[in-house]
Amino acid sequence: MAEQTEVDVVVIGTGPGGEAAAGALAEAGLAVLAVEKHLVGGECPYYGCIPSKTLIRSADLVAEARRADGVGGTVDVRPDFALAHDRVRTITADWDDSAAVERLERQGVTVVRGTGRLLGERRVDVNGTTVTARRGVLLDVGTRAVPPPIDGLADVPYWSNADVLRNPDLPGSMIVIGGGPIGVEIAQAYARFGCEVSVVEVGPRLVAVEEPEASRVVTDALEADGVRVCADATISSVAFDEDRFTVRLADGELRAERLLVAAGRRPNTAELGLEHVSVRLTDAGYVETDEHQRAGNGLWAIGDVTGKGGFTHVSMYQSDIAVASILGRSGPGASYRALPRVTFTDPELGAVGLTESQARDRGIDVRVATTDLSASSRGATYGPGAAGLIKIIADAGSGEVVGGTAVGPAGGEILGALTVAVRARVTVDDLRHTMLAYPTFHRAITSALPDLG
Ligand SMILES: Cc1cc2nc3c(=O)[nH]c(=O)nc-3n(C[C@H](O)[C@H](O)[C@H](O)COP(=O)(O)OP(=O)(O)OC[C@H]3O[C@@H](n4cnc5c(N)ncnc54)[C@H](O)[C@@H]3O)c2cc1C
Ligand SMILES: NC(=O)c1ccc[n+]([C@@H]2O[C@H](COP(=O)([O-])OP(=O)(O)OC[C@H]3O[C@@H](n4cnc5c(N)ncnc54)[C@H](O)[C@@H]3O)[C@@H](O)[C@H]2O)c1
Repeated sequence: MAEQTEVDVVVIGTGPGGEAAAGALAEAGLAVLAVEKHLVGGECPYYGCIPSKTLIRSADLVAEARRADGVGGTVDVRPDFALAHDRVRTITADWDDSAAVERLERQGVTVVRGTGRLLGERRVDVNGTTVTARRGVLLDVGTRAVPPPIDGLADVPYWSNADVLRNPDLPGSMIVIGGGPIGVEIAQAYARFGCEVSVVEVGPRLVAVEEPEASRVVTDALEADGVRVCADATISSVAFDEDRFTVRLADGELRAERLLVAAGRRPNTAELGLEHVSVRLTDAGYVETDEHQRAGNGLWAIGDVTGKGGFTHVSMYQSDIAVASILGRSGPGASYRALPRVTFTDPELGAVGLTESQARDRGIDVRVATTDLSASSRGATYGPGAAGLIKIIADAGSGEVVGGTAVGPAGGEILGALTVAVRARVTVDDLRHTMLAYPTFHRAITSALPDLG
């Protein structure tokens, strides 16, 4: 590139939302430059959602096949991690983003491999070239895994999410630090292939942002798969010797061949040149935006870096809003009333809107109902693997559904109904007069309704 150049929009970072926005803006006729320092598509297709869900599907098939024993036949299951890893390699194109780059280029985007750094309002340094962005700059720079401050951790060869998803060989044993979505999803998948897994969580329970009943179901499922769960655990130090990791806890120690650290992430803002523009950061360092994703003059931000939820669907949702804003089109701003989350354990944990405690903290006159999925008609016909529940949170004042959790087989799919209910402010009375097909798992919503008044 020349020393100076001019375009309409510079997109810094091409996570899922940035990639989509760059394409949409170019197709709308703007000159768009997308700067990506690693892989176009970001974390999700290479080190996040897609490889993890591919691995999980393989692991779940193994577990489901085992469930057939005594129910549908006699089954001899021999898990083969190499087959699962081959699927991960295929779906990530061996961690090659050529297809994504070509797709963007076909849409008219100029793609540059490098690091984008703000020099001022509507000005970006890209590999030594100063690019002026006539309309502005869109940030979609994401987050990075940050190890917690544990004595010795910085000196040992621990794995990140990227390492564990690229790993071709099943270790005999693995310790996972962090019982959030990454920790529990990977722990269960590895355990199902025969790895001896321990999860160490500093908080009181796994997936602690969700309902306690949901954590319980997930914990039971992991333990049934042989995972050792150490919640409420404080790690005093970590060491590595003779090819083994040692994690020291207050009441003993764990040893394993591998150590995965999945203890949270921080926004990628450090080297972005934010000091050269007028932008507000939250206390946790996320970029603040208005409801149209505007972070400053000629500056928009989307995705994990906004701190509204570390999910691809948030990035994509904000992407559409930012594109409309950049193009000067009117449209609704972002609403997080019905923010859905799914943790892809088996059973899946789906949740939307407020949890019971969040609703109480907001002073809502809360009505709560919980129903056992295994006791539903579908659960009875299903047999093994039907454990789970649906929990619904309603506001007694307005009668509206404000939150819901579905843990169970296809919990993330049951969640679809609850997501629409929370988003559309469906009332308990509306639900009562809605026919839900028999005998589905989502029909269990009906069984919960009497407790909602
Ligand atoms: C193991 C794992 C599993 C996950 N599973 C799910 C799931 O099932 N469902 C779900 O919804 N979400 C899941 N997520 C979260 C999901 O991956 C992210 O929310 C998603 O990638 C959205 O991120 P983003 O748009 O903020 O950008 P990211 O995907 O974080 O991408 C940001 C991009 O910006 C680039 N970049 C950063 N700084 C610069 C710079 N200065 N210049 C140029 N480029 C830069 C980076 O290289 C990166 O490619 C998972 C995450 C992980 C780690
Ligand atoms: N299915 C999904 O949608 C999915 C799956 C994986 C990841 N993600 C996203 O990726 C991001 C990162 O996920 P994550 O699971 O790494 O982060 P997280 O922040 O959700 O969970 C990290 C966990 O580590 C624990 N922890 C922190 N310090 C610790 C310590 N010193 N010892 C033991 N435990 C400790 C925390 O208490 C927390 O439970 C999140 O935004 C998440 O939403 C989403």
